Amino acid sequence: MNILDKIIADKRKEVALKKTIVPVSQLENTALFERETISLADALRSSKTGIIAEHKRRSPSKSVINQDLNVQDVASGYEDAGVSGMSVLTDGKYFGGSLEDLLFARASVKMPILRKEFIIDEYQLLEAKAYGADVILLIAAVLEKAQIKQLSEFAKNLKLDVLLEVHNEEELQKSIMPSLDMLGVNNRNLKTFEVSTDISKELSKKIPEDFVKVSESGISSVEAIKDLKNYGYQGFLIGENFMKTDDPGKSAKEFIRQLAQ
Ligand SMILES: O=C(O)c1ccccc1NCC(=O)[C@H](O)[C@H](O)COP(=O)(O)O
Repeated sequence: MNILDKIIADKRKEVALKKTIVPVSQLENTALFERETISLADALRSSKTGIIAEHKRRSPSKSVINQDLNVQDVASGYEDAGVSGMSVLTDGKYFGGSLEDLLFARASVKMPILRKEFIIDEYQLLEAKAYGADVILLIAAVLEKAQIKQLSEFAKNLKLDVLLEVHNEEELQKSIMPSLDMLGVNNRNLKTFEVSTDISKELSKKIPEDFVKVSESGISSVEAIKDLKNYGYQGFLIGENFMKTDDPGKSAKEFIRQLAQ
């Protein structure tokens, strides 16, 4: 069993339990459920930096990254730095995140927010909307084609943007469909945890032009971004590189200053 299989097995139990505690009607009756969402895909199309900065306390590959910060400060710092959007990990067991993190980030910033979660059920999309997300992530490695279609169409009906993540060509080919907004290539091999942007470069020519291309994970230099831009990437998801510092917003600001040079 690889790490993704373990996370998904736990997620199935978690979602089943949550459904017994918080009914759908309660999610649908929150104030944020009526909020007009902001498109991350549009922000990336019109942005110079394209950076999606992540709130990430810990991870299976790195253990603890930073547990000392509060999410409101991180979110405000990222917005002040001029990132195009923010990603908030909401998984508790493996990443130390929560839906409350998403709620606090939403209350702190106006920019588009991605709920970074292991989505397997429509219920989690209702949660995403109720807690203030604008975007959801679907991971092709853990979903059948029919599930990708069902979940992405459900998300679009909720006016949420959809970022579909792939790790290889097979996952890409099964996933291409009109209900997606962005196609993300994850540079982290989830079996070995090795990171290499080569996979983003390799898959770039196979991603149809209609989708915004996002390169995810293991990005720590402006040179890597300049290189990936040559392959058509407009979005760059960065977590650890900012979160390992005392002030992720300041670190993102300096990164963006160097990118502009
Ligand atoms: O980060 C991990 O170790 C990880 C392990 C298993 C599944 C997902 C994982 N990460 C989620 C992400 O997609 C990253 O947090 C995101 O792309 C940012 O990556 P990084 O810039 O390398 O922190």
